[in-house]
Amino acid sequence: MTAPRPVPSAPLLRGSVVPSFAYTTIKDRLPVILAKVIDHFVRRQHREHIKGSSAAATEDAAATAAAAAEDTAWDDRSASELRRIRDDIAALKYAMARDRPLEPLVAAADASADEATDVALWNAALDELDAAERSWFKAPWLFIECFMYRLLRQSLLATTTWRDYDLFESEKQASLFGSAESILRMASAALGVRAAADRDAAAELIQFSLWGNQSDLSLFVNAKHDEAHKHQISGKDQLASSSSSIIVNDMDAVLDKLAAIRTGTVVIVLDNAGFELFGDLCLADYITQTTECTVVFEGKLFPWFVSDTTARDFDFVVDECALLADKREHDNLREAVARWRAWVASGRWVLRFDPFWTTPFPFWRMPERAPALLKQLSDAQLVMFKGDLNYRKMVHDAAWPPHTPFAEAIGPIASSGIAPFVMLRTCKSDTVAGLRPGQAAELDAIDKDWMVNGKFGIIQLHQ
Ligand SMILES: O=P(O)(O)OC[C@H]1O[C@](O)(CO)[C@@H](O)[C@@H]1O
Repeated sequence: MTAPRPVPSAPLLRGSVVPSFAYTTIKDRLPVILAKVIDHFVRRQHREHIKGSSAAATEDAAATAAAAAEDTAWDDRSASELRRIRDDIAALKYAMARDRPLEPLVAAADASADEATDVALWNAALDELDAAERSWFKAPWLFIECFMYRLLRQSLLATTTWRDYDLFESEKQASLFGSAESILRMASAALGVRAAADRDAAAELIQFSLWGNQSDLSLFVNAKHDEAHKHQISGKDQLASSSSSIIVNDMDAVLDKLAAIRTGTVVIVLDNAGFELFGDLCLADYITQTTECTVVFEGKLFPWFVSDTTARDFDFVVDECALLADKREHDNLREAVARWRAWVASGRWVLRFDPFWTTPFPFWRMPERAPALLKQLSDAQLVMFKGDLNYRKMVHDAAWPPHTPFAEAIGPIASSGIAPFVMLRTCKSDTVAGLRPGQAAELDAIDKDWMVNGKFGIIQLHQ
């Protein structure tokens, strides 16, 4: 007999609760993300069309240059497959807006064994929902938002030419380019050769890594990428003023923990690529120089929540930092990138992409769904979970009274044997635990959107 699924005592967040951030997300934000993907493809078609017409090409040189830079070959097959993907996404957007039933995934006829297993996993997760809640607004928000990204992947997997295409890559890259000034500023403030541990430096790096989580392309769906640097926290002078916005601050305990670690593994469960990843690399740089630890980075197997870090994104950020360092003659950054590349080559830095991170399951299900991963996280000295989605998954995406003890909100994870872990998250969804009694009301009076606007941060340790 299988053990009953662990279920939180607080209600799960859902789009059927109005008003709620889940409702706003499914009604407004996710459709914008889908519309932008459709638009991305329409522009691609336009560029290919222009390329075929020399007269038009002279009128639209920018489009022609962009077409020349495309990495997906364009022929009859890729063109017709692209039309099919566009149709799939338009149908998805339509079904979401009308709260249509969630349909099971269908494995492609030539699906590999891994793909077929993954399709079965998602369909089993779908089957766990009650029939009455199996639609876009009625299902748990966590499930449907993950499901949307998996459906996008399914549409690509059903093709031959677009299987490995990243629908969000150009946005992620544009956002990184727009963060160049912040990267240089943080590199000056936070990077360098370290002979010994330095508590103040560690505290600054943890804060940079935390606030980097504000750079999230799934929340700020209309962000102007070339202005990204204007909103980023990248200088020490900004840290003092932002510290009052850290609403759970276990910094001292995290620094104690870090100072006690000498060997073993530190795991960083990554979130967004681009500027956030750069801050995480700076923090990992400190840990690697001041301990003998291996740092394991856990990224995403496929494009996820727009800007989450895939293997290609990781390489792109490192490579772009190298180019930027050369272009702007920034020695700190150039030397840091050399260290990072050497650590990746020597195995001191390890990149992993566990499939569990791209499932819809809250971490409460990790003991049963990903025991090998949990074992790795248990063997570590410290685990750092970045970002809002990891927080949502940790607390089962439930509407906890905010003063619920964090150890209660993480359910079975508390007794799972997992290593001490810290959540570094800016608040972008209406779930939180571990506040002081009365603190939520105080925050309501300061900023009614404190739970969701990304202006408030959390450094929350469990040990
Ligand atoms: O990149 P993060 O910090 O995990 O955030 C994920 C995003 O997904 C959501 O949780 C849901 O869209 C947002 O609220 C948040 O912006």
